Amino acid sequence: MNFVKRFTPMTIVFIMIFVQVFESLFVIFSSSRYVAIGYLFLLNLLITFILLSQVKNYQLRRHDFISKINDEAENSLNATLDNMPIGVIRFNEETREPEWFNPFIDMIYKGLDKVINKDDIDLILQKKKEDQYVTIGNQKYVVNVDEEKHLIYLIDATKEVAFRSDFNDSRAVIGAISVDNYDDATDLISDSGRTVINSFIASFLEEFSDKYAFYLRRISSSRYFFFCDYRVLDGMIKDKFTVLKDFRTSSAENEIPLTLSIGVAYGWEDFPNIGKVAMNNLELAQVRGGDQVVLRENSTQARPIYFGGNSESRTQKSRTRARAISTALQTIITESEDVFIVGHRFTDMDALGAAIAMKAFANMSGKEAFVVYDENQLLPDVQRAIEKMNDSADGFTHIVKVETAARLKKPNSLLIMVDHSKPSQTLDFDFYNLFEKLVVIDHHRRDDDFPEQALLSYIESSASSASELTVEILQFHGNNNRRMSSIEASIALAGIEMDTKNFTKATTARTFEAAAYLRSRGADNDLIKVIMATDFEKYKTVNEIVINSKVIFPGIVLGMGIEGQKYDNITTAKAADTMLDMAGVTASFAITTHTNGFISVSARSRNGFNVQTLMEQMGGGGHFNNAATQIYEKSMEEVRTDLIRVLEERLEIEHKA
Ligand SMILES: Nc1ncnc2c1ncn2[C@@H]1O[C@H](COP(=O)(O)O[C@H]2[C@@H](O)[C@H](n3cnc4c(N)ncnc43)O[C@@H]2COP(=O)(O)O)[C@@H](O)[C@H]1O
Ligand SMILES: [Mn+2]
Repeated sequence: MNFVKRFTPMTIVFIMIFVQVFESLFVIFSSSRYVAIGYLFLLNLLITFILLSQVKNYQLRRHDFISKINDEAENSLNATLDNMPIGVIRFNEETREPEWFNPFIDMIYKGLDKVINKDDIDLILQKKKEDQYVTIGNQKYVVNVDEEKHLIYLIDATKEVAFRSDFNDSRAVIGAISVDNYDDATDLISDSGRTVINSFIASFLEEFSDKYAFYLRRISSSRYFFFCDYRVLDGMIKDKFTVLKDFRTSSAENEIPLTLSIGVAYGWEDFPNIGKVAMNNLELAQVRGGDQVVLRENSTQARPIYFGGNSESRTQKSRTRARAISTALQTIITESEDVFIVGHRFTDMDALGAAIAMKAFANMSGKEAFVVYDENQLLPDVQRAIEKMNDSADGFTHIVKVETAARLKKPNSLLIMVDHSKPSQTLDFDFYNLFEKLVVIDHHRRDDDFPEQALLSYIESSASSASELTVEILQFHGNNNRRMSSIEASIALAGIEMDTKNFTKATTARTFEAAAYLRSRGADNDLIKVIMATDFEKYKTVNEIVINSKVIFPGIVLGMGIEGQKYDNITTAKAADTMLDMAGVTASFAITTHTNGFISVSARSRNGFNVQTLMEQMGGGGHFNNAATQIYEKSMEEVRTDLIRVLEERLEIEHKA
């Protein structure tokens, strides 16, 4: 029905005028009215037919028009797909064979002298899971996968990646360098000797700045700052901050016992904050024992990265600092309603000894204080010590269960965390969360899991034990009217003895001074022996692990618990201690299944072998020579394999160094 043209509105008006004129003439000249009506009827029929044809014609044309537009769009899409720099591949859902791909894909693979195949598709889909960009040849692509239609889109992002890496390289870096133990090294020497040390430090650091081409600024004899961009920092990271080892070695050659602590931060804009993060990182490097770098991006999600820390703690605690802490703590306690003291989970003798010393400190400050324990986490020696305290008490010993402590807590109560600083290791996390006022006293290296709200933290990784630290600040307390009882002094001394293995490790003159103070307060060796006695059955279990041990690398021994048998912390720890006591052993490890189901690793070492960083790699921590980790959802055998792998990596690094 396409024989009638589509009329324009004007044509229709003319036709209607013509029809009107024709009809009028017809009516005027017609011989009869009936004949006129007959002709007019035929004419109107013709007009109706013409109008219906017009409607049909209009619909047909509209359909043609849409289909033409569609054809054009499809052609141009195909042309675009063929020409644009986006690769499209359709693959078979089951076989992953390519079914169709556009010329851009052909071009990519022709550049590699091949045609895309199933393996390439597998590789793209696999790499897409691992990284944002997929590399094919020399180019980088962003990959989008339409799972439903089995289509892969590859968008060339080579320039974007290059731009991004340039952008990242231009991030600002601020570094703060401090020379560990500078004051001690220069305290009692002549002016000329001090000048030699100053010029050694200055020329070493100038060489360091020349090597990497950064701007170095001296603030004082022992404090420097540096500024550079991330590209320069990346060079130091790739070299694993060998500057630490070089400085340690050179200073030893010059018979100066110095090391470096470096805090570094980087980021975009906000220079004041980058500087602040660098200073915090420097402090972290120092409290972790010095001779290390702590590096962290200036962003809330960033975690610190550590380099070095390969020598035992070099930073010495100073008497001045202990006195200042003692004064500051007295002020905080005086401003609090009362004091609660907690140790870490499965509180051990050192944590209990430190808590008892802190209770005495709070009492001297005129405040009531409570040592908190959890009866479900009681080690046998700690239980015996608490019983002795209860037997001797004047009615109420102030050694309370965690539930009682939570009830006694008042809005303005102070919490003192001893022998730990990580909230994740605290005796009871819910109890910890009840407090707004917090003080931390610890002898472990600090890491980033640290209470933000701490009013005061006294962390000295060079101290033998938390008991030593607390007894030292106790000695600086001005009020000597309230003395420690003999049992309290005995428990604090037991804490020092436990961590120093009866004064055979990690002791300094300060350790003996603290012990002497406790003796003067009536610490009783017989009582300590009773409290610390080893249960006969436990002794046999420790030996079971020791007998089941092997030398896995020269000087490194690994003892395994019996499969299917469960052990407490102390048994595992004692097994590692016992193995380390054997001739020729530099490091010992004990792996057992803990009574709570996880796998426990205790690590011990001597002679500059750092087990802390090893255990950190396995999710734990501790000290340089005494560390541990707890691993969930792995078997003893899997943990053993992991440990051997981290040891191999370490030994490899040490061979190269
Ligand atoms: N996940 C962790 N993160 C950080 N640090 C950790 C983690 N897990 C453990 N640590 C620290 O590592 C060291 C070593 O722990 P360990 O379990 O091997 O040994 C501790 C006690 O189990 C052990 N101990 C307690 N009582 C006795 C005793 N009567 N005889 C022998 N050994 C005993 O001694 C270790 C106590 O160390 P301290 O708490 O540092 O004083 C440790 O530092 C963990 O905190
Ligand atoms: Mn402890």
